[in-house]
Amino acid sequence: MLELKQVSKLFFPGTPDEKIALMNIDLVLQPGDFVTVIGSNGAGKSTLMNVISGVMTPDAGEVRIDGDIVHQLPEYRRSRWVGRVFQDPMAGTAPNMTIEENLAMAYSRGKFRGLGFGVTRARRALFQEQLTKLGLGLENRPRAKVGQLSGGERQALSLLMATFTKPQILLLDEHTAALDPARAESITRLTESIVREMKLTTLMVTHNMEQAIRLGNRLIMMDKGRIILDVNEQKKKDLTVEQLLREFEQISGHKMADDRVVFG
Ligand SMILES: Nc1ncnc2c1ncn2[C@@H]1O[C@H](COP(=O)(O)OP(=O)(O)OP(=O)(O)O)[C@@H](O)[C@H]1O
Repeated sequence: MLELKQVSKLFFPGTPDEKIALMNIDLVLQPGDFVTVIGSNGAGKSTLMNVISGVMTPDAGEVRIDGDIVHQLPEYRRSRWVGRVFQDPMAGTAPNMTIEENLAMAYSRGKFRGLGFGVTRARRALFQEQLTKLGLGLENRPRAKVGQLSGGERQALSLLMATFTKPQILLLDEHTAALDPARAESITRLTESIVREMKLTTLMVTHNMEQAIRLGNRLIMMDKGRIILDVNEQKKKDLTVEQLLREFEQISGHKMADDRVVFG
C-alpha cells in the first residue's frame, strides 16, 4: 500500500523562478491498484514518481509504503520496495553488462550484498525461465551485452528487472513513449500481464489518453502540482478520450497543454 499525505515539492522557492511541482498531494493506492496518471506538461507527474522512488525528498508531507515512512530514505534504500521503468530504454540497465548480469543485479537489489552478486547455476535457470516469459528469445542470448538490444527488448528487460523481486510499488514513467507503436503495444501487453499476474500496485504515467483509460483500475489527472481528477474503475469503463479532455478543461480552466499527447 502506498500513501502520500499532503506532499509538496517546490523548486527555487521564494524566488521569481519558483515552480510548484507538487502541492498538498493526498494519494492512497490500495494493494493491487493499477493507476494511470495523465496531465499537462510540468503538471508534476515525474516529480510525483521522484518523491516516491527517492530521487527527490519532498519539502513537506509524508510518503509511506506498507505503513513505513520512507520519504527521508535515499533511493537505494527504497529500491527493495520500489521498481521503476523509465521512458529512456537506456536508463535502468547497465549497457556494458550482459543480460544475465543485469538480472543478477536486479535480483540482489536491496538485499545484503554479502549474499553475492554473481550468476550462479540456480539463478541462471531462474533467469532463463523469466526471460522465456518475455517471448522475445532473450533466453537464448543470456550473455549478450544489454547495449546491443533493441529499445523494445531493453524495455522488456527493464520491466522484468523492475518487477523481479515483486516490488511493493511499480512506477512506470512513460515507459512505452520512446518506442514505435508496435513495440509500444507489445510492452503494454507485457506490462498488463506482469502487473495482473503478480498483483502489483502500480502507478503509470502516460501521454496516451486511450491507454490511460484502457489500462488499470483508476485514473488520476494532474495539473500545476495538484491532482484535479480521480476516476474510479466504474467511471473509467465508460469514459472516452473526448470526455476526459473536456473534464480536464472544465476543472483546470484551460486546454491540456501536452506536447507529447497521444489520443489513442
Ligand atoms: N530538477 C528540477 N529543477 C527545477 N525545476 C524542476 C525540476 N524538476 C521539475 N521541475 C519543475 O517542476 C514542475 C513539474 O515538473 P515535472 O517534470 O514533474 O512535470 P511533468 O508532469 O512530469 O511534465 P512533463 O509531462 O512535461 O514531463 C515543472 O514546472 C518543472 O519545470
